[in-house]
Amino acid sequence: MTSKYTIGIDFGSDSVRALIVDAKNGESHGTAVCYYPRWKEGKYCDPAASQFRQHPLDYIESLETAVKGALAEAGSEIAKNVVGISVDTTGSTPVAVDRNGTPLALLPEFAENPNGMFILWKDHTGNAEAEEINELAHNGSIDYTKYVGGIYSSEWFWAKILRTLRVDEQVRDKAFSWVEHCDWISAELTGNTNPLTLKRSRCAAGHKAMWHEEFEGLPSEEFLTILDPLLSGLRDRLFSETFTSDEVMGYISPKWAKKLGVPENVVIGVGAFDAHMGGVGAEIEPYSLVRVMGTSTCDMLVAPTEEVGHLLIKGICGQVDGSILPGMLGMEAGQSAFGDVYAWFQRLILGPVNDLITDQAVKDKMADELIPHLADKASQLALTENDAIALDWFNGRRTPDANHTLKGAIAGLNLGSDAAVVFKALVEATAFGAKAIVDRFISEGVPIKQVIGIGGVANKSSFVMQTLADVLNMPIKVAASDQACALGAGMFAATAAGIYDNVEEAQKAMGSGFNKEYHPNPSKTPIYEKLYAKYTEFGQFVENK
Ligand SMILES: Nc1ncnc2c1ncn2[C@@H]1O[C@H](COP(=O)(O)OP(=O)(O)O)[C@@H](O)[C@H]1O
Ligand SMILES: O=C(CO)[C@@H](O)[C@@H](O)COP(=O)(O)O
Repeated sequence: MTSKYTIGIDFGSDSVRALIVDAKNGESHGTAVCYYPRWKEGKYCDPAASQFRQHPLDYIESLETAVKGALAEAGSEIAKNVVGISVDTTGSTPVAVDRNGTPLALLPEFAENPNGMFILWKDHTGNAEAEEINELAHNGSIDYTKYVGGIYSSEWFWAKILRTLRVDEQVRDKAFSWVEHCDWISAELTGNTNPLTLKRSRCAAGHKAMWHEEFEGLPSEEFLTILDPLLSGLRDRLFSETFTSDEVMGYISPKWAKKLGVPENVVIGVGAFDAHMGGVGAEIEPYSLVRVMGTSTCDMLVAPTEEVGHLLIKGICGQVDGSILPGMLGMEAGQSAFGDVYAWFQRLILGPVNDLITDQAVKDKMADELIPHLADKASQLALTENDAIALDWFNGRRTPDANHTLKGAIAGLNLGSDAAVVFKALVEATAFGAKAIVDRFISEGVPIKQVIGIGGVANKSSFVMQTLADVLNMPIKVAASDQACALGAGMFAATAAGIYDNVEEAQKAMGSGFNKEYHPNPSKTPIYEKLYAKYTEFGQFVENK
């Protein structure tokens, strides 16, 4: 029998990755990455104002390049036998679309307007709007935030929509509906982007748009109109039904089949967020915490609904039926900046150096080697309970208890504090932020059986991973696949294409296991307990000042 292949496509914050896998055993036959060209130039963003926008052309062009690159590596025999494609993306990353589902920035008059582009998850321009949503939800007859941890975040759908409609009259007049990146790109591949009929992801809707069966879908028209009359009528132009990612979105359009060089009967699965598909790719099972550790972190947990469905877990990014594994309750938490904290420190050091040095080869070497060099130095430092302490809230705090107005901080420096000392404190801060999440799940009644790491940092930095194991005082396994999100998407594609009856079967057959395990160092864990207490105290001081 001829082998069948699927393509998992993983849109991260900076780049898209495509992975061609054998649907029988998950073996990789080709992979390629493409960085978003406009994003790379820093276009349409204003980090100081927390504005992060991505042009739809960045996605379309990079998708084509990455998939073609991966297929070129796989060869034409494999390309001919591709049966399914599924896509994961960051989120909440919504875009305003016209009646046809075309993102406004693809129309000539909006081509350079950041408000007509995708509003990336880490854009916090809607802080005030998120606050208003919380105010109204907490004081009304129904608390629409109850399944999203009790606090609505400016990283999410409604805060972004409301903010944009308020500040941009042109977008307000043209926006017919709004679509999440994971829904739009999957719809684009099928050729049906009609916002009224395209299948919306349960994962995106439940975690970020306050969609729940109990509310008969999205928050009521009354709630939205009281929030702001500008939202009036939009609910009917969004969606009431949602779909899990084992379902078929549609078939690839002839245009995309030709562009990518795959058959016309390829199934396109319903999309979801990167972290959720990553959890599946890392063989998530009940009560395993899968940490997707990259620019930010997402902490994914699944549990049988009958065991935890009665709980309302405070301060996380939502509990949604089927958002990770269809049929189970999916829970999400995370940190708004993880690797991004290290990236900030790298920019701090290299910014002025790059201004003063002209030799490009030297600049490239510094960019490649600075973080590993600092990690090496930091790992040699003694650990004491008087070490410098930092807060990881450089991009606000996602969980526990979202608050995107919070900022990072460092305390306890002296004239001897060099770059390695500060880097160590920053890495520890990101690990302490992770501990706050783990502790919250446990205190809310959700046990954690094991921790699994995936993502760029999990694969690249043994210093960060060892520090995390020491701070959590738990062993951490690292998934063998360095493309767990794309692999998860490949598993969903195989299920949607009918090769497996359910995603668990696809996980068993296609999973690539684990290749590393970090164990807590007993000489460090008691010191980290004391430092964690200081982190908590420092955090309370900064939050309440
Ligand atoms: N050697 C390293 N040690 C620690 N962090 C690293 C290292 N190399 C890169 N990073 C961090 O990894 C992050 C990118 O993670 P990655 O998973 O590749 O991307 P994404 O989050 O876009 O999916 C960046 O924030 C960067 O600072
Ligand atoms: O927030 C979510 C999912 O809910 C992620 O898409 C977001 O953190 C982006 O993650 P990365 O860029 O992959 O670190």
